Amino acid sequence: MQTYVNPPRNQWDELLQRPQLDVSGLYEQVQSVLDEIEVAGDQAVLKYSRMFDGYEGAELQVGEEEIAAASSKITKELKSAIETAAQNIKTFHATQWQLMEKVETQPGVTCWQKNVPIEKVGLYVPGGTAPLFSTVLMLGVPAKIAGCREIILCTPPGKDGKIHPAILYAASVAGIDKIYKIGGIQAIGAMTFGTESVPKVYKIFGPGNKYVTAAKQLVSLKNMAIDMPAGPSEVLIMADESANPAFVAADLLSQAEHGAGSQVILLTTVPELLDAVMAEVEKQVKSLPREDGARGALNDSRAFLLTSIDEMIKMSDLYAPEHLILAVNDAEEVADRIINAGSVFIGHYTPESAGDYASGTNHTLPTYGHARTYSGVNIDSYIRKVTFQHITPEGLKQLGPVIQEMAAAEMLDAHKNAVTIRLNEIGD
Ligand SMILES: NC(=O)c1ccc[n+]([C@@H]2O[C@H](COP(=O)([O-])OP(=O)(O)OC[C@H]3O[C@@H](n4cnc5c(N)ncnc54)[C@H](O)[C@@H]3O)[C@@H](O)[C@H]2O)c1
Ligand SMILES: N[C@H](CO)Cc1c[nH]c[nH+]1
Ligand SMILES: [Zn+2]
Repeated sequence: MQTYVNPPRNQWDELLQRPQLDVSGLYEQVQSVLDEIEVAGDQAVLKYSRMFDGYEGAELQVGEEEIAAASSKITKELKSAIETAAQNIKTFHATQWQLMEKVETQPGVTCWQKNVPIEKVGLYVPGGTAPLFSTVLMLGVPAKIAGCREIILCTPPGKDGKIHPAILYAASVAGIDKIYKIGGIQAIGAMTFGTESVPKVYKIFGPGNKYVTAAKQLVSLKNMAIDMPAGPSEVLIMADESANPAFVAADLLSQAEHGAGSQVILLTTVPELLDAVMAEVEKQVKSLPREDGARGALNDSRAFLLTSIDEMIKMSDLYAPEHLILAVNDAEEVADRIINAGSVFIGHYTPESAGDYASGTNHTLPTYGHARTYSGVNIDSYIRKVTFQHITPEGLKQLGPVIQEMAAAEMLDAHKNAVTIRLNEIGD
């Protein structure tokens, strides 16, 4: 981890660069796989599953028996943890469902809007380097609350054609029963075009590696809605003299272990803390099974010694982290001042892993600075807000002249006539 002491403001942009995530170099390869899937359906999906995942089988949908058997393949402790996490995610996301009241904007003119679920959604759950069953809950639970009619899930199979039982168990808990053993570009292509086995969906959700990201970008040009750019994980921690260096190091490593491409950032005003955290990172990383991956991310990571909490807030807002941990005094007050972040973790006893798994907030969050403009996955991601209006004859008598005036000024006579013809019929 490179450290910097009070770098001048004009260098911040450069020092806060993320590792290069330009996937455009993959577009040609990815597009040719997508094209083949569009034409040849299942046959092409199976061909590429053989090539990229070593899956030699012919089945694409996970059978009922495999789903039912999953429950006996994981411990009761893990099942109970998955159920608790699902309940917290459900409780939190249910509060995001907003009902809008009807409003009379002027007498006789009533407007309202209704939440209407997206009918068919496809969830991608990564499985290349780790079986991310927590992502099943993060994507599946809100889709259910929103009321999506058809929810399908794709995740890469192992060479033996099996899906990790925790993924299947989490899917059962979330209430998703159509699960496909398809990963990478094949999954995105199958959900976009539909195949003999896989239904076409209207919106695709979920994080993934560079192939998944490139495929999502390409299909979004073909009228497929996607959730957001969710790339390699990242965390920024602000820490002051009240912080525990071992906690801070553990939090940095929790996201570094997602591997090369991820980035972790430490901001502090305390030189001794900076040194202590660096020593702790070195101590803790050695004991991680994913030490290599974590070191890969640490190579692209940075620590900054700054002069004040105000500077830390400014730098954090400039970076716009996916996750922001506030290990500082008055953390709640600092949290109120934050503008750009995907999800904020307040105080010394709120590790980022809580949001990754079980506190209730969503872990599918905008990375790479997209937190400036995107929200993480939430109920709104699964619904559209359809607006309605109803105007009475009296209402049109009042509002009509306004519309006529504006339509005439835009030189759109047919618009004006649609009002005039009614006002003539209503009379005085
Ligand atoms: N931002 C978020 O909210 C969030 C959440 C969870 C995970 N993530 C990120 O998601 C990513 C998961 O990546 P992963 O690799 O573990 O799983 P993955 O499922 O995204 O990718 C595995 C698939 O990639 C395809 N693939 C592999 N090599 C290929 C090649 N040479 N050509 C074509 N296709 C190929 C295979 O089909 C395989 O099924 C990580 O970067 C992680 O940090 C982000
Ligand atoms: N930190 C990842 C992106 O927010 C999500 C995750 C899943 N499992 C563990 N972590
Ligand atoms: Zn994580």
